[in-house]
Amino acid sequence: MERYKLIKEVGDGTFGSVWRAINKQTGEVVAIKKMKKKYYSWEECVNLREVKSLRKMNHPNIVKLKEVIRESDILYFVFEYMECNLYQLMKDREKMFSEGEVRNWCFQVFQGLAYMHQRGYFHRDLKPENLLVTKDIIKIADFGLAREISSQPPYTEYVSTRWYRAPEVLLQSYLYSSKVDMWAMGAIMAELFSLRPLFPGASEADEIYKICGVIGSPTIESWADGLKLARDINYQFPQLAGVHLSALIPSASDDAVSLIRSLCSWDPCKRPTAAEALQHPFFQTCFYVPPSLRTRAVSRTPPSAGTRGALDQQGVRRYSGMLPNSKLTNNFSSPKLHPPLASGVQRKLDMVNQNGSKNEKSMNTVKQSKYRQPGKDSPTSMNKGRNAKAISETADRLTNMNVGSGTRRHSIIFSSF
Ligand SMILES: Nc1ncnc2c1ncn2[C@@H]1O[C@H](COP(=O)(O)OP(=O)(O)OP(=O)(O)O)[C@@H](O)[C@H]1O
Repeated sequence: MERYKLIKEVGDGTFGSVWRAINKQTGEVVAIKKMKKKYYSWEECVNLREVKSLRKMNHPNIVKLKEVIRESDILYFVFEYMECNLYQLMKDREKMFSEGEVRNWCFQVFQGLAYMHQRGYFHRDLKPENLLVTKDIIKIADFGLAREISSQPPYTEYVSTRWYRAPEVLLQSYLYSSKVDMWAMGAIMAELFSLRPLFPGASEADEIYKICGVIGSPTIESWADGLKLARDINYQFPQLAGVHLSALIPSASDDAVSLIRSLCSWDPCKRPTAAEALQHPFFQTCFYVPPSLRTRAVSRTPPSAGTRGALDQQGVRRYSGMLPNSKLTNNFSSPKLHPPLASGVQRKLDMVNQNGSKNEKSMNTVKQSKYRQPGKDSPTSMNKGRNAKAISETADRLTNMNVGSGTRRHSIIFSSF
């Protein structure tokens, strides 16, 4: 670690604090994540999901893990440095982001996700805090919960921050898939448009209530498996009609609303894959830049979404021309009208309500924002009921992740993959 000079703490997550640092030899600015737990052996470290998954990822929209160091039983991850996260960009903002900005960010994140999902990983904890931004470039970070698609269910440990948690996870399905990331992206995309969380649940039960209040309660047509899942845990969905998304995110175009709606489908099978999302009409003006051309393209235009002229010159292809268009008609339907729903929340308060170690993180890192306190529309009766208790107990179980310990040793475990 003597090769690095720590400059400033820039984040404090559940598992580690993150510092801006400088490589004394090269002058390169990096982010160093210092893990809170002690690691007494090499084996423990290499088995960490963050190490196993991130070292295999090499994509311009995935934060690069440059080095892993273990010194005095403390584990450090050295990442490429990013200026800020998406939540920081949203929290004090008065003016809405333009649709172009949202489109550019989402296009890049879907590219990162498509890459990750194709390689057999899903993230499981996508949220604005885990999407890091430097100028026009956005990258997916924090692979602490990443999971190999081929790994065997049941998946029982804590999964994802509540507001972005997919309904199948809330309903204790142990068979969830990469589609949990697509749900999270729907919620994040809507939040980018409205600067308000789309489903700001104050508890697991309230989270489901909030989802029903926005997209309408599930039916046999919209999510037969979900109704069965609910029956299995003796849970009854609140019966709510939902609202039209364009009322909640009036600044979004019909295309944007249509994509968000399909991403936030009850049934994971009805959500588009990341590759399919990239073909959505919302991204019609975006271009895929092959990684080999990415560095040259970035210096002249936004990173992944660019103007046709600039990128055509470099031989890039439009996504819509690369993949079959037939899926578009199945996945992306036209909007219907519903009355508006008032929704708001105070992020910090909600985070405090989350159980386990997540509390510490939010208390330390999430600053007070314009997000308002949860309204009185919360379904308190659900929280008290037997069914809500069953959900909470499962969530409690999921929250507690255990990591083992080993024998004491001092070493650098590996560097520069
Ligand atoms: N490469 C980076 N460059 C700059 N800042 C970063 C970087 N990685 C992380 N951060 C900052 O540190 C914060 C926490 O990082 P990270 O999410 O990796 O920690 P964590 O302990 O896994 O958090 P979580 O509670 O979300 O699981 C991020 O929200 C971000 O603001």
